[in-house]
Amino acid sequence: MLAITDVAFSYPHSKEVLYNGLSHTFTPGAVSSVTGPSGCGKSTLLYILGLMLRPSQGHVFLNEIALSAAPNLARARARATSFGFVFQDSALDPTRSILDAVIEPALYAGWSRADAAVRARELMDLTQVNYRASHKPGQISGGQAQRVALARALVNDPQVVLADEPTGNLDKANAEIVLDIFHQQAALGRTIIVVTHDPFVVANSDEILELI
Ligand SMILES: Nc1ncnc2c1ncn2[C@@H]1O[C@H](COP(=O)(O)OP(=O)(O)OP(=O)(O)O)[C@@H](O)[C@H]1O
Repeated sequence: MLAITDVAFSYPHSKEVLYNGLSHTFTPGAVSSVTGPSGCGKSTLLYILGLMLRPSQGHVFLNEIALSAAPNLARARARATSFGFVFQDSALDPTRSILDAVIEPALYAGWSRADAAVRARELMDLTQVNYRASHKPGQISGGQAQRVALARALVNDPQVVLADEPTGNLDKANAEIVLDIFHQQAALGRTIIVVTHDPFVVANSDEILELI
């Protein structure tokens, strides 16, 4: 279970305080939307949840362990094994094949290449990009790249998926595919957290965390 208690955050050299004591528990098995006005700290919250930033105040708990206070190595290990990340700009390495891009996070999490490749192929089937496996990111469309990013985010069987505007650049058909996959993955017990401005995503979430 992923939870935050009494979290506040300020970037270094900034006087702006985000959240001011936010507490929330993200329900496993649910797709949660994080919404709110531009600049309220939605993306920053994903970085805090995903252990890329430490909160200035309060804690982030994963399975009741306060990872906000854990040493960097423990945080890096948890990030590699328990989280999957999807960003709006899928930012895939242009020099490597799509299959390699999907496999990579599982290798960081300690999987063998053979196991990672089997899992990657399953997910590329699910996200309908298997037929592009040997292509480079420059040779596929934006919608396909986002579905590759989704397969990549799921390859290490993460407990938590963190997605920042995953449908921001997608047409309705691709947005529906992504959202369907989020719900399928939530049904497996994963915690899916989506930062979004997209009313379609908000309307089709199980839970909404509105920041102000
Ligand atoms: N690296 C940084 N250093 C200093 N301030 C930052 C940094 N990144 C973001 N901020 C500021 O922190 C606040 C929250 O930013 P964040 O990107 O989390 O907001 P957001 O709600 O995701 O915005 P949007 O909806 O426009 O993407 C903003 O005021 C932003 O200008």
